[in-house]
Amino acid sequence: MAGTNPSGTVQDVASKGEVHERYIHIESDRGARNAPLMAAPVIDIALLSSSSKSGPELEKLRHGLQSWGCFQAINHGMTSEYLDEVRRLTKQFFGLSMEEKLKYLKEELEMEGYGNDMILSNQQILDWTDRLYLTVYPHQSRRFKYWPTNLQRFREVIDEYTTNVKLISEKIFKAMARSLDLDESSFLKQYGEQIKLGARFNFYPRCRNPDLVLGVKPHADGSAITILLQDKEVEGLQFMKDNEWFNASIVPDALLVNVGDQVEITSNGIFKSPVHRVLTNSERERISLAVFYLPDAEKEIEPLEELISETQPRLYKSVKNFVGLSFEYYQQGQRPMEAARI
Ligand SMILES: O=C(O)CCC(=O)C(=O)O
Ligand SMILES: [Fe+2]
Repeated sequence: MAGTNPSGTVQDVASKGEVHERYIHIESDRGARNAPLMAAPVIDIALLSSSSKSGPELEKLRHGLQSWGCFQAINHGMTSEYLDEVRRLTKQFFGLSMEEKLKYLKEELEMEGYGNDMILSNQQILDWTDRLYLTVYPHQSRRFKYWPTNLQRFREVIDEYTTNVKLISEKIFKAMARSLDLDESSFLKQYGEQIKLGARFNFYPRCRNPDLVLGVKPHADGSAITILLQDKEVEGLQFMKDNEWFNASIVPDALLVNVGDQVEITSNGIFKSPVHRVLTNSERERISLAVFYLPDAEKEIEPLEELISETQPRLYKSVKNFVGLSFEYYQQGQRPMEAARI
């Protein structure tokens, strides 16, 4: 089968047994399972909403985003049962018959819909994951032909969940600004009124060769921030810090918040957009739901004036439509941030 593309979704490929060569990573890129646990902070985000400019929680936030680029958000207002329902709906979607799921199949070069990796080059090593990607905000951008109709409560629950995630994100942007002694609307103003939210439901089938194959290859997110609901039981996500991989912890009922490239640019490199990847597992399948907060594609994203000084020179150019740019870089295994760097 040398040189051919594996057809169908990863679920299909997995059910056939053999792992196709297009999924096999070179040795240096393969995953080390026994990585140490990451030490990103757990932050009570209810304590971030006060208008005060200091406080231990705000300090923890700043430190967490400067070092790890991520944190576990607790006390976000959603109950454990509610998050379980979001996870259950995600599993139920991927558990539908292939015939049913194919009704939501994405177009070849489109983001939105159900499918596997978008194949942009012959050299691209494929990710062992199937996804359902939906634009969930603004409402008029929703393309309901991709929204599963025969899962009871899917629309209602995902609508409510993503509305909550939007509010939580905005609260975090304000706290980020305050933690840097800036006006609290500094980040939000730059991202504009026409922001978008994209929801990516990820499914990682069991894989016979977990040592050779990655669920998602190393990348940083092109978003401003990403709010991730992890699988409650199955680990797999890893973050890189100082050139070393760490396993993301599973904190029951926490949302894992990570900085994306656009916050790194706005903060002039103070907050880090962390490189992360997902390992595969031979015993258990895994799900996750990533919600990407995407600035208005028409707005210029650039380091905030107040964060540029003689001791802190400007690190990034102004960029527009960063997500469009970043996708191509990602599939070639490069970091789009390199294009933005001065
Ligand atoms: O599945 C995960 O835990 C993370 C997925 C991810 O990094 C992404 O969708 O960008
Ligand atoms: Fe990611």
